[in-house]
Amino acid sequence: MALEWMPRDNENKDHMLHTDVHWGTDADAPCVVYEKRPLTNPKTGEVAEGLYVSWIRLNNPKQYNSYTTEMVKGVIAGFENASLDRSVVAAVFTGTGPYSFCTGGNTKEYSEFYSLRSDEYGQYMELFNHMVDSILACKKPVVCRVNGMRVAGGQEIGMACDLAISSDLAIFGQAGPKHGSAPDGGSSDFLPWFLNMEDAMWNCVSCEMWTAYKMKMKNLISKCVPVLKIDGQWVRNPMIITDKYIQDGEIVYGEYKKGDELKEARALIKQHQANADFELLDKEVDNIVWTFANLFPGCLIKSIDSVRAKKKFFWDYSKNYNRHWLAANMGGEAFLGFGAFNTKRITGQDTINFLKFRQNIAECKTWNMEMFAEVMGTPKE
Ligand SMILES: CC(C)(COP(=O)(O)OP(=O)(O)OC[C@H]1O[C@@H](n2cnc3c(N)ncnc32)[C@H](O)[C@@H]1OP(=O)(O)O)[C@@H](O)C(=O)NCCC(=O)NCCSC(=O)C1=CCCCC1=O
Repeated sequence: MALEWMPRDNENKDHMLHTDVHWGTDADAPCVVYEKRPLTNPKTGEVAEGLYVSWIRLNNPKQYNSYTTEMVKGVIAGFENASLDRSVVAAVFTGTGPYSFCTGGNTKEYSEFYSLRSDEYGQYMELFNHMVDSILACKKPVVCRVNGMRVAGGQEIGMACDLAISSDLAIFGQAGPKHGSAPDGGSSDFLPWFLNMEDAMWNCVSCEMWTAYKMKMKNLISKCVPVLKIDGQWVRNPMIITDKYIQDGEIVYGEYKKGDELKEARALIKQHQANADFELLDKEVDNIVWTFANLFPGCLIKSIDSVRAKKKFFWDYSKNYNRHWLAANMGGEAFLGFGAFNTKRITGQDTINFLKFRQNIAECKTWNMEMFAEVMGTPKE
């Protein structure tokens, strides 16, 4: 005789925190699109009934899938729902279109609303931190499907994911120190785990963009695959050296070609990128998800959380006090940096005059609008 006499409640509980108010459709850009796609065996195409993969997609292609404040809420809602939905096996984080996964915070919002409103940006940063937390806390494995450039805050939320598979046209890097911020939304915590310390330092501060092949070689991502299909043939990013490792004693794999070769390759990409084909990228993502699906869910997520804990160590340590510096910075360098980028079509220059700014500081000039005007561009005729 078992324990049938014990009272039991067998009605399922609803643990979902969010409704769909923070999501939209393709036509609603800028927004986040949340889709549950049936879990499918990539070899046979067979659907595993009742099981799904959550696709959380940044949908702001005109602004390179930068996230607006509302979109930050959409990402949080996406990951928290994927986490709590018992039918979901894994989450895929991606962006709309062939150009960009995400280029970080929306510089128009940063420049036109948040700059000079430090406390407002402090509140925004709480949302941003929650967004990174929602990825790191998702109780389903998270795959970053890097459909295009992963820059600035885009790199930060990308690195919060468990694995990254990338289009070979993607570039990776930071923009903060050039545009008036510090990559403290995760990059300064995560990059030294992925790259070596020297590479992490340079990539974090120089604002150089590194290719997907270089990042594969340096262990930032798991794999990069071609997305250009020309006359039925897959073509690896023609701008990048992928057929040799060493030239004249230097490591050249993943570096840009030079001169006319680069020019021609750039023109070819320009011609074909709009029709990029993500078949190989999706195959890789589907294979990973299928591998996850065929593991014990409890043992899987415990193992993932054990690895995530190392990433979270520095992120959790720094995120709360970083919020205050980022907020305060909106009253100074961010006003200038994001202002310059946001007005580049008006002035013709996307950064401030850094040397003049340093000269002004060296002369102990006070930080006011006159001093700022000396370093900003001016409207073109
Ligand atoms: C280097 C770039 C990513 C790509 O350069 P390029 O290929 O030359 O394209 P652009 O002509 O610059 O961009 C095409 C259009 O997209 C608009 N765009 C690009 N990025 C953004 C953005 N982040 N927000 C809004 N709009 C964006 C761009 O203005 C163009 O529009 P147009 O109308 O002129 O055609 C380059 O685009 C770039 O550097 N982008 C900005 C990167 C950036 O500064 N991001 C914010 C960094 S700060 C951040 O993300 C943070 C996160 C949390 C913690 C604190 C923090 O600072």
